[in-house]
Amino acid sequence: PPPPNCSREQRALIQAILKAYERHQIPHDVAKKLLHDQYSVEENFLLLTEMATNQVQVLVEFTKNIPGFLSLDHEDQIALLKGSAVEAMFLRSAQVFSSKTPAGHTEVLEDRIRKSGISEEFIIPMFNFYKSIGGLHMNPEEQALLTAITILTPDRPYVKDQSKLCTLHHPHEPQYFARLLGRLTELRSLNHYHTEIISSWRVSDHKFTPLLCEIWDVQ
Ligand SMILES: Cc1cccc(C)c1Nc1c(-c2c(F)cccc2F)nc2cccc(C)n12
Repeated sequence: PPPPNCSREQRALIQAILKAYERHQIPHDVAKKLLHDQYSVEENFLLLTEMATNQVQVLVEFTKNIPGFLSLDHEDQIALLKGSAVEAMFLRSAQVFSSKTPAGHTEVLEDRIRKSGISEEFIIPMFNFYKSIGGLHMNPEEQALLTAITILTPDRPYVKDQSKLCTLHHPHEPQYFARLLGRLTELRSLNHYHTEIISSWRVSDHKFTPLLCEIWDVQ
C-alpha cells in the first residue's frame, strides 16, 4: 500500500499504473510451450521470438494505460516506446525471473535462453541484471512504477518534448529509491548488448516477427 504521506493524486496515479501493469501477464499458451516444446536452438529461438513479440504487445498496452501518456505528442509517444522497449523488456523479463513463476518455469526459460544462439558475452550481463533486480525484492507497485519511469524517461532519441514527463515521490528511505534508479543505469547498458544479440541473430539469418522488426527498425 502507498505510504501515508502520499497525496490523493499520487495514490490514484500509483493505483492506475499498478492496475495497468497487472493486467498483462505472459499468456498461458506461451508459458505452456515453455515446458513442452522441443529443445533445439531453433525451437528455443522461435519460442523466445513469440515471447518477445508478446512482451512488446504487453508493453504497448501497459504504456497506453499510463495516465497522461496518450495526451503526449503522438510522435513522442512512438519515440518513447521505441526508445524504451529494450529496457522495459529486460526489466519485465527480470521481474518474470524473480517473481514466483510456477516452479520449474524459471529454470526452463533460463535454459532455453542459454541455448538460443546468444553468445556467452551477452548471457552473462543479462543474467547478472536478472539477479540484481531479483535482489531488490520489488513489490508490484515498485515494479510497475520502475517500468513506467523507464518508458517515460524523456532523454530518448527523437523525443521532442524533453520536459520532465513524470515525477515520483518515493517516501521510503531515499537510498532505496536511489538504488532503483541505479538499476536504470545498469538497464541502459543492456541496450548495447541487445543490439549485438539482434545483429548476431540477423547474421545467422534468424527471422523476427513484423512487430519486432518495427519496434527495433530491423528489415
Ligand atoms: C523473450 C526473451 C526473454 C529473455 C531473453 C531473450 C533473448 C528473449 N527474446 C528476445 C529479446 C529479449 C526480450 F524479449 C527480453 C529481454 C531480453 C531480450 F533479449 N529480444 C529479442 C529480439 C528478437 C528476438 C528475440 C527472441 N528476442
